[in-house]
Amino acid sequence: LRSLLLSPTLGPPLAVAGRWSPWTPVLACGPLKTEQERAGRVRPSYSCFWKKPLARVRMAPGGTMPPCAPHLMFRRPGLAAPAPHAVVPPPAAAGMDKEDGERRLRLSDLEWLADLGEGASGVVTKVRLRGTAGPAFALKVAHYPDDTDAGREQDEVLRRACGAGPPSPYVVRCHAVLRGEGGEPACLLELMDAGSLHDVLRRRGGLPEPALAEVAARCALGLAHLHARGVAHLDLKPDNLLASARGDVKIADFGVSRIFSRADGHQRSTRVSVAVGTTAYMSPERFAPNAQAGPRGACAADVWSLGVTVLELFLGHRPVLPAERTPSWKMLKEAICYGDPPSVPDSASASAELRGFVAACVQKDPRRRATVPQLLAHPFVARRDVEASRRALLEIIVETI
Ligand SMILES: Nc1ncnc2c1ncn2[C@@H]1O[C@H](COP(=O)(O)OP(=O)(O)OP(=O)(O)O)[C@@H](O)[C@H]1O
Repeated sequence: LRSLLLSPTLGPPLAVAGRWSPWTPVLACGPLKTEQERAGRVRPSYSCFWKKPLARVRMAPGGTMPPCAPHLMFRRPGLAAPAPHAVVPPPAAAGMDKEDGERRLRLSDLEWLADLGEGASGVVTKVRLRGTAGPAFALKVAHYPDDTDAGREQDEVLRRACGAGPPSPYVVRCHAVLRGEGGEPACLLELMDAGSLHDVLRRRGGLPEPALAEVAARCALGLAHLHARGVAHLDLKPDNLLASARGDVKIADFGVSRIFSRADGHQRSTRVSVAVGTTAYMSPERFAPNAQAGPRGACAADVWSLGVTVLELFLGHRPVLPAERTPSWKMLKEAICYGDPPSVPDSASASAELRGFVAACVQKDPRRRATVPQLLAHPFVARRDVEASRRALLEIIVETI
C-alpha cells in the first residue's frame, strides 16, 4: 500500500479518493500503483481492513472509489444503515411480516455470522436475520453497482432462475436481491453449508460412479429447470455446484448467465452471447469471435460444460489438458477446438454408461450433442440405483466437509 489511512472512530465519512459510507468501519485503504497500473493497463486496487484484510476492491476507470462493501457494516452494530430495497419478498422462514406489503427486507435487518468466500464479482458472507435464532443465509454482495443493461439482465436472470415461482431442488434459491448504499446488488441466497464440489475434489480426489451418477442427474434436472425458464447458465463447473450437509448438490452462480427467451406478451427467442464463462469448460463453438447462439445452441453449450464437469469429477482433475499444466487461454482453445473431445481414458476403470454419458455431452458439433431431456433418459442417470447413489453422495459430502 502506498498510502494508508486509518480512522478508529466513526467520525465523518472517510473521504479518500471517493465516496465512503458513513458506517464505514475502521478502514485502511490505499492505491496499489504498479508500473502496469500507472500505464493504465490495470485498474487501481484498494484494500479494506477491519483488523484483518476484508476486501480488495477495484476502481472503475475514471470513476469514484466504490463504497465500502456492505458486509462491513455488520462489524459495527447499532449504526444507521442505508436503506436498500428488496425486489423479491423476504423468506417467510426467516420470520418476516408477510402480511405487510410495505415491509421490505433491508441489509440492516441482517447480521453477519461468518465470511464464506470471495470471488471475482463479489464477497459472500453467512448472515441471519438480526436478533433471531432463525436460519442462516448466504449473502453475496457484488463489488460494484451495475445499472447497465447487463446488470438489469442479471436481476431478471436471478428472478427467473431461482427467485420467483416454484423453487427447483437443484438450483440454489435466491430469496431477495437487496441493494447496498452505492446500488451494488446483494443477493440473499439459500445457504449451502458444505462448500463446492471443487472443494470436495481437492480434499478426496475423484468421485465413485454411484455418487457421480447422482450429481449428473441433479445437474441435468437443474439445467432442465433453468432452460425451461429461458435461462442458459453458461458457467457450469465443479466450483459452481454447491453442496449441503443434507446431501444436496445444486447449481449456483448466475454471474454470466443469459436469457434466451423474452416474455413480452408472448415468448420470443433471442440470440445471446455465449463467448463468456470459464475457458476450460467452454464448447468449441463458443471460441468463435463474438460467438452467439439461439435457445438450442445456448442449451447445448451448458450440456458440453456438464460433460466436462462430470469427467473432471470422475478423474479428480481437469480433463482437457494434463493436470500438472496451468494452460493459457490459447492452449485451451487449441485443445478444445482442434483436439479430440475429452473422454474417459481407456485405462480408467469406468462403466460403459459413464463413458457414453460423457461422450454424448462433448460432441464437438452442437447439433449432434445430446439434449438435456436425452441426458435425463441416459442409462447412466436413468438406470442408477437412486437410493444407493444418494447415500454414496451424502457420505462423500459429509466425509469431506
Ligand atoms: N449460497 C452459498 N452458500 C454457501 N457458500 C456460497 C454460496 N454462494 C457462494 N458461496 C461461496 O462463496 C465463494 C465465492 O462465491 P462465488 O464463486 O459464487 O463468487 P463469484 O464472485 O461469482 O466468483 P467467480 O466469479 O470467481 O466465480 C465460493 O467459495 C462459494 O463456494
